[in-house]
Amino acid sequence: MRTIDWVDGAVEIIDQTALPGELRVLRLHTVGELIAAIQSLAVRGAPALGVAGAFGVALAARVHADDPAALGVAIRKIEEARPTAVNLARGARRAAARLPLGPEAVLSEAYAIRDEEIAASKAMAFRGADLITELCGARPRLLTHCNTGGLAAVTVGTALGVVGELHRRERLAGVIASETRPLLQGARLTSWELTRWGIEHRVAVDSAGPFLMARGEVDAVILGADRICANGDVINKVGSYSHALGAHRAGIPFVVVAPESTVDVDTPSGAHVEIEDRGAAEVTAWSDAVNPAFDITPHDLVTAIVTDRRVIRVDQGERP
Ligand SMILES: CSC[C@@H](O)[C@@H](O)C(=O)COP(=O)(O)O
Repeated sequence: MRTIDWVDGAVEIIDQTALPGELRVLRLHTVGELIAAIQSLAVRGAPALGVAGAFGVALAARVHADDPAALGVAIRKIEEARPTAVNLARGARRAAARLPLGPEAVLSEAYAIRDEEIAASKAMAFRGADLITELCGARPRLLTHCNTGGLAAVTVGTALGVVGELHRRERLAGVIASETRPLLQGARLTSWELTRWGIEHRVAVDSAGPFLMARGEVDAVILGADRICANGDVINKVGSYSHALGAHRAGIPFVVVAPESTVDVDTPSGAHVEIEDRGAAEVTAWSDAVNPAFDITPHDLVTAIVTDRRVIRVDQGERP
């Protein structure tokens, strides 16, 4: 099953706001509907956002074929729908570069981005599983954060794809999914995907992660990224940094799995990245709140970055 695709002239997505209660497919016919789906996290996760950006430009190219000004505005709105994952603007720009060749060329480019993400997920699953086995030995116990499965990509996923591959190789002793406050991508989405894949797992509250590592119950942390900077800083769902600190203190690997489409060597470090502020409403019950959606894990806390083409041993001085 694909999280996002182009079907009969519209973008179809699995509505991730409805999971795990309901597996619902949304058909998006307009750029406005697509942007609303991105901003509500109906479609989310860096690789899926890259594909959404490209399909969004394909939608815009059809609707505004005779109005270049309106087309430009629509493309900019897509690029800016969420600021942190580099894939969104990158996917939109890549598709937009084909506009001079017509709407069908734009759609072909969007299909290419979709297919590259599918291939990248498969490559990362193998490369990452090899690395985890090398670093941790047979049958490690892993902790993951947010959702990095097929829902966040097109199929398979990034870090969760590695978990799936280790399970397939019978080289996995256990998985803890960190629940990922406030929108519960771990408790809702990762748990749903692991259950579908037949992988036993437990959910932990986010703040328990570092303690579980300190108590020797985790052999490695494995998670994804929304942007990887030139110096190796990793931007990912808020809470990742705490897990990196916990892993550092416990002396266990902290491994980041992301496609090359998430590596942004034009951004020197995490300090240059806009961290999305999703506002207080997702958090407030009894008081006002601050709600950064992502955080920055400094490169000196990262063991390795696994992409579809390479393993970057950040701990040994390698950089993207
Ligand atoms: C393969 S997805 C990697 C990241 O995009 C993921 O960990 C993440 O932080 C997603 O955040 P989200 O706000 O749910 O889009």
